[in-house]
Amino acid sequence: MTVLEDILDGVREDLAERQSRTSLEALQEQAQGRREALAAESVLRDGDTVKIIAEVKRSSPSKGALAVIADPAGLASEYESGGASVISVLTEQRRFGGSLEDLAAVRQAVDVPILRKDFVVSSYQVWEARAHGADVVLLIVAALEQEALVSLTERVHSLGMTALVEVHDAEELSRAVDAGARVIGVNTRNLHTLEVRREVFAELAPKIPSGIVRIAESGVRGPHDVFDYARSGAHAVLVGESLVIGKDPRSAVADLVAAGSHPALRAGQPAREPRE
Ligand SMILES: O=C(O)c1ccccc1NCC(=O)[C@H](O)[C@H](O)COP(=O)(O)O
Repeated sequence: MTVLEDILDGVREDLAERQSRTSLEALQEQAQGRREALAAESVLRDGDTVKIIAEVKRSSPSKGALAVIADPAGLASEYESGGASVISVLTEQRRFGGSLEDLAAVRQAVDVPILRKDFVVSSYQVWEARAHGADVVLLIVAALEQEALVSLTERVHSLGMTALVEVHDAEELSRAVDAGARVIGVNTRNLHTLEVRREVFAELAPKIPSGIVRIAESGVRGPHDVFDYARSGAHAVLVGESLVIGKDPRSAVADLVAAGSHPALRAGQPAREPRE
């Protein structure tokens, strides 16, 4: 069994348990009580600078426990103060230690768009995301048959949210485009080996049709990785581990934001590393 299959088995079990407790109708009512989803696509594409998506991540299959994070809302506020454009909240419980309660708490704390980062296999989870205040929902191509990917992408968009459709290779990229993705994330962490190969973003980014927002996910150790992803064409970069293990998340995000605003990244200027 692959890591992804193992995660998905647990996700389906937990989902069935939540569905037995809360009806779809109750969720829909909760979702309708929320204010409209924020427009994340334009936020991510806006201007000359590369945007930072900062993640609330307690643990992971690749690294185990990363950080305790007793106050996810407080952490998200620090990220926002540092200049994060979007906050990602991992809501998967078994392997990442997250929850929908984390998502709702972060929604209360910040004004920027928030992403439900989970292993979505059912439209019930899309309604859950909206009911807990999400503006963006992750859909992982590798976890979905094409028919399900198309219908979940449509469902996310029909609820006014943005689908962040995640790919790992050229075949998944072509499926994401066919499914109507307007925002595509290239996750450079291989889901089978869990190894990060940052070059994957540079290989796939030129194949993403113009007009679609390009996000580089995983493996950012510091500003130089943001700069490198930006030079390869990223509109935004998603960062988890290096932010949650550091001492000062606000200034860590600010440093990444500064790298994404480096003058050398502007069109027509020769690229220079921001390491000096
Ligand atoms: O992080 C993992 O080990 C992992 C394993 C299997 C599936 C997904 C996984 N991570 C989810 C993510 O996509 C990352 O949390 C996100 O891209 C941030 O990555 P990083 O900055 O490297 O923590």
